[in-house]
Amino acid sequence: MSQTVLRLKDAAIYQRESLILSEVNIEIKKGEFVYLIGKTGTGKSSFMKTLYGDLPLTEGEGSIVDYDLRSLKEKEIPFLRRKLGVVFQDFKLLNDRNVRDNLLFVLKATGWKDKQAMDNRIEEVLGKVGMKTKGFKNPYQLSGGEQQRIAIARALLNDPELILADEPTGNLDPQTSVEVMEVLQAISNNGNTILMATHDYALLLKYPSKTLKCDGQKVFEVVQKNV
Ligand SMILES: Nc1ncnc2c1ncn2[C@@H]1O[C@H](COP(=O)(O)OP(=O)(O)OP(=O)(O)O)[C@@H](O)[C@H]1O
Repeated sequence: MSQTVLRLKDAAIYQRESLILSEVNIEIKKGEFVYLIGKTGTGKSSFMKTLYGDLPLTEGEGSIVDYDLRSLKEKEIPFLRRKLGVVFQDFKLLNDRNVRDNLLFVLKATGWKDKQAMDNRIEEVLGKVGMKTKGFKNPYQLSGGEQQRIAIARALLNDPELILADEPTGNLDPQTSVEVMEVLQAISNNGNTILMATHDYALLLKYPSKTLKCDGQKVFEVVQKNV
C-alpha cells in the first residue's frame, strides 16, 4: 500500500498577516519525486518553511511524516526535522570545520553516540553523493556543486522520510546543476521521497516528474507541457 508522507487539506500559508497561498490540497506519497515550481515571490519558500516548521500552519490541515502541522509544538520541531532532510540553495555548511566534522556535528546533535557507527554513517552518506575523498576538506575549499553534495549527504544522515530541497541548484551553473540533480535522482531511485522547489525549467524538462505549481496564491498539479 502506498504510504502518504505529506498531506495538506484546505491549508493556507501566511507570512505574518499576508496570505501567500490558499486552499492548498496536496499529497505526496512515499517514493515520489515532486517538483514545486512558480515564479519568484509566488510562495515556494513559504510553502517549504511551513513544512519544516519554520512558519506555523494556522489554517486547514497538514500532516507530514506523522506530525500534525496544526498542533506542532516548538519543542517538537527538532524531532520533525530529524525525520526530514532539508537542503537549501546556499548550502548552510559550517565553514569553521571540515566536511566530516560538519556531518559529525549533525549526528551528535541528533543523539548519535557510538563513534564507529558515526564514522560508518559518514562514509556511507559521502559515498552516496560521490564525495568519499573530500571528507577532510573545509567547505570553502570545495566548489559550489561539491558543497551542495555535502549538504545532500548531511540531509541523508538520519535516513529521512522526506527530503525538502529549496532551490538546491539555485546557486549553481547549468552543468553543475545537472550533476547535483543526478545525485538527487540517484537518491530518489534508491527509494527516497523528495520535494524540490525550483525555477530551473531546464531540469524539469531533462528529468520530468510530478510537478506542483504556485501561481495566483494557489498550488496545483500541472502536466509538463503546461509548465
Ligand atoms: N519573512 C517574511 N515576512 C513577510 N513577508 C515575506 C517574508 N518572506 C517572504 N515574504 C513574502 O512572501 C511572498 C512569497 O515569498 P517566497 O519567498 O515564499 O516566494 P518564492 O516563490 O520562494 O520566491 P523565490 O523564488 O524568489 O525564492 C513574497 O511576496 C514575499 O515578499
